[in-house]
Amino acid sequence: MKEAYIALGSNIGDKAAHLRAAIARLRALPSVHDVKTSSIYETVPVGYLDQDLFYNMVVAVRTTDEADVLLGRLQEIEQLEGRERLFKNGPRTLDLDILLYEEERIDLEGLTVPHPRMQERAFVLAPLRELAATFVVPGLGQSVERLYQQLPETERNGVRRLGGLLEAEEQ
Ligand SMILES: Nc1ncnc2c1ncn2[C@@H]1O[C@H](COP(=O)(O)OP(=O)(O)OP(=O)(O)O)[C@@H](O)[C@H]1O
Ligand SMILES: Nc1nc2c(c(=O)[nH]1)N=C(CO)CN2
Repeated sequence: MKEAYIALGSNIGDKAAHLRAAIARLRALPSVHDVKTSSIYETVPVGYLDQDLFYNMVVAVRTTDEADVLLGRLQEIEQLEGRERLFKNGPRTLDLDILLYEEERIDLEGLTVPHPRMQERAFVLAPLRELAATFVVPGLGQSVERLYQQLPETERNGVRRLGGLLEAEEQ
């Protein structure tokens, strides 16, 4: 069994429902166990022009899948949630990214782990630090907490904690 951390994001439709559905599908996979969820955060879109706010969160899982197999399963869940790739960096019902896979560094066609932009993203580090604050990111040699503290204040101010999966529904 290997420990993996997955980032979830949605900025179309019922964002909390898309996230809850993704987690239900993850929990239903025979090769995925012990799914732990962070809070949901409402986050300002980074790198996108005039798009709607995102809901972001991170989950920790233990899996018997190798990272490339796990990625395929995540992409299948994205499709099932109706992800349409209208254009690069377009809005999406659901985006699932592998952030970390044990302490492994992976550089395959179509799969880079640790995720190459995670260290600059408050919408990733804010939820991730709830689950793995002391985890030292391979290749960066710094803990998740340290990376979060080093983010520019403007980055950290772009995310707002909404609460757990259920609470977000009541917002
Ligand atoms: N760690 C990873 N997790 C998920 N996808 C990855 C990863 N590394 C590379 N990819 C590749 O990225 C491709 C583009 O994915 P996508 O369009 O969802 O990018 P994005 O998530 O919107 O952008 P970003 O990668 O900056 O978060 C996928 O087809 C996948 O093969
Ligand atoms: N706030 C926010 N911004 C983003 C996000 C995201 O999930 N949340 N995902 C991106 C590409 O995957 C680019 N920008």
